[in-house]
Amino acid sequence: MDVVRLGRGPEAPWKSMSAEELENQYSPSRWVIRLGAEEALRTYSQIGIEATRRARATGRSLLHVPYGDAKGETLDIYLPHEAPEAFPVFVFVHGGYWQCGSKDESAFMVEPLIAQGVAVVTVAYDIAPRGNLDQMVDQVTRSTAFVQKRYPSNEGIYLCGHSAGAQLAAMMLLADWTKLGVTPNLKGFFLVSGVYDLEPILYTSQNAPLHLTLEDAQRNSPQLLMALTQPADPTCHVLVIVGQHDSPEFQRQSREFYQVLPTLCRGGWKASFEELRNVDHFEIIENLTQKDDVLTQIILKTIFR
Ligand SMILES: N[C@@H](CC(=O)c1ccccc1NC=O)C(=O)O
Repeated sequence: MDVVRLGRGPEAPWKSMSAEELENQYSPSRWVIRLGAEEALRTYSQIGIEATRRARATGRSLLHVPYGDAKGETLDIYLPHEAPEAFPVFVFVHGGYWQCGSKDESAFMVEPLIAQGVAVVTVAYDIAPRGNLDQMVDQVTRSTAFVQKRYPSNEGIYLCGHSAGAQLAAMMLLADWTKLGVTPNLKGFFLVSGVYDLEPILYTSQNAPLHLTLEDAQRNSPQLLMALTQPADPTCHVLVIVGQHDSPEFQRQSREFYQVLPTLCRGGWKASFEELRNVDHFEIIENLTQKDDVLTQIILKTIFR
């Protein structure tokens, strides 16, 4: 009889890969077709910096707002042009393998979302080597609670994470809000090109600054934790999204995470899976600067359904 392990597919294909192949699969920039790896990373960062500059120049923004006492615990808030009393809030958790990236180059989606009356928050958290995974999860938890306390009459908080940021956002599906004294009005999750089972990362160069042990990886893998919990809000929508040109391992991670969501979605949560055509790991977020982009439209339709 086959033994199927809880939370993971019956076979973990990465276990039979060579070290070189595993490194390749978990290096998103190597799968970019339109550009070389280094240029892809440079372009992503440039587009993020430029979008952030525009967002800060044109919009009503509150920058570097502390959500905690530590120096790195700040977030940026971009408010809609015509601010009514209440609005939906889109919270973005940037990626960068928990060791690079920042909120200061991640305001990609601000222009198209604030134009439609959605506030955007970009969260800073202490990346490695300053922070570890448990601290980052705690920081994202506290920043989400902060947003709820700051905007108690919000029309829904929508959490979006990219890549490593999608793992941090997905961990919010499992957060215990009671100790924070507030339950955020979470209405949707956009989990974009994420990693949900962290074990393979242990065997790549990405782990050098992270120092993850197997236990750290398991404790922070939403893929393994999902089967154990109950949802808090039955109206929440979880969208798992991956690019056609993400690596096969990234595609598998997204597909398998989507497949374990029904255990969590028993309470009536709606889960969906989208593989977006013609985009790689970086374009999928870069394109959020455009109002007619497929993912921008999916986000707006989910918020205003
Ligand atoms: N060194 C990585 C960089 C990377 O993965 C990355 C860069 C920016 C935003 C997200 C990323 N991926 C996961 O968090 C790479 O090879 O692509």
